[in-house]
Amino acid sequence: MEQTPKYLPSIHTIAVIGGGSWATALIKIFTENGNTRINWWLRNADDVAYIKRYRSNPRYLTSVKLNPELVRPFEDIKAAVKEADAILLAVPAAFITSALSTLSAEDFEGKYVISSIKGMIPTHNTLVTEYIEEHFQVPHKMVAVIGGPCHAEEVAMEKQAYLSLASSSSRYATALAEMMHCRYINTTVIKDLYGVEYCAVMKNIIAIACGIAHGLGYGDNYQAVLVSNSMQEIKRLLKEVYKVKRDLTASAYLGDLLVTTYSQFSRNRTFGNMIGRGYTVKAAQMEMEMVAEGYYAVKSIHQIHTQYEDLNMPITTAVYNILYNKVSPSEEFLWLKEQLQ
Ligand SMILES: NC(=O)C1=CN([C@@H]2O[C@H](COP(=O)(O)OP(=O)(O)OC[C@H]3O[C@@H](n4cnc5c(N)ncnc54)[C@H](OP(=O)(O)O)[C@@H]3O)[C@@H](O)[C@H]2O)C=CC1
Ligand SMILES: O=C(CO)COP(=O)(O)O
Repeated sequence: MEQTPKYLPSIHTIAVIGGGSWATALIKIFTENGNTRINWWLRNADDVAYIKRYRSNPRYLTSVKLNPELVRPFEDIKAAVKEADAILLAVPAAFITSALSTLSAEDFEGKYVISSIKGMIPTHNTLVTEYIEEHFQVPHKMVAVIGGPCHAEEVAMEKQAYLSLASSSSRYATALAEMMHCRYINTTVIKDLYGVEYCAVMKNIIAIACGIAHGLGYGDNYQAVLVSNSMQEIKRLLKEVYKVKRDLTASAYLGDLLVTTYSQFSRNRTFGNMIGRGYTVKAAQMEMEMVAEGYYAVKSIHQIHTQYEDLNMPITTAVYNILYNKVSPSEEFLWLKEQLQ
């Protein structure tokens, strides 16, 4: 077993980018230790004013009370980032480029980056961390990902959860793991940064497929086969795009897949369920009020898939055809039924 590194990076202040449910839950976790300061950037000035006054997010996880000594809301993203040691990204992947558009490599210089985003940059078909490393010249060793099965809603209720901190630097991942460990959060450290990220992207697509199946009236027997086949699909993709030795049964991979495909809190599953029940994509998105990352991710993964002739991804293909080619879910699932084993 790898030993805990002796000297860990000091991170005292984190700039959190994004004002949704996961940002709110992560701020709650990071401030449980009583000494991590948060500079919280939200795009909406009214939300900033509300949080300053009432110490809670007006629209997401409204029951979470934020520590006024530690959490400072910001309207100006540059100011939020300036004094921070680390930048935590918590905006859905499709919007991260616009959220960071006023920042440059200079703003990221010397700062650690933590991505909590489980999606891909649609304009580039790349992982969020790859984009950050390239676009803002952040060294690979200063980048980490928060992975693992964990719904924001359960964090708000302080239900026991497990998070995996992935970074090629064990010192950095260990520092984050120690900062986030609290009464209801256990943490582990893992090296497979890109693998954890790809798996998190894929599990959202699979959760949409499970939701569609449920909406169409398929039962638990079918979902069990869909989920076990999806693990094979993820394995085949990872072998092509980022082949390293990994244990896909670990919580960062299989755990995250299971929670998203089975939980009542999953946005991706809920979105898929509406599609299976006959909603259009637009109607389902409007009713959701939160973002289902898998909708954007399936387009990127489909485009990556087309680059590998022998790569078999029937579940991704089915979800893509339903969401982007307007193929009827019931027809596509008749085809998918024959592809599963
Ligand atoms: N929720 C969860 O349990 C978990 C979520 N994640 C991941 O965290 C990421 C964030 O998701 P989550 O917090 O759930 O999303 P939500 O749907 O709860 O919130 C989305 C947030 O993004 C903001 N936003 C939308 N567009 C922009 C933009 N152009 N610029 C800046 N901000 C914008 C929204 O602002 P506004 O409110 O003003 O519209 C809102 O604050 C996703 O990648 C998700 O997969 C990972 C693990 C768990
Ligand atoms: O990643 C998550 C839980 O680990 C959240 O998934 P959803 O976005 O589908 O709710």
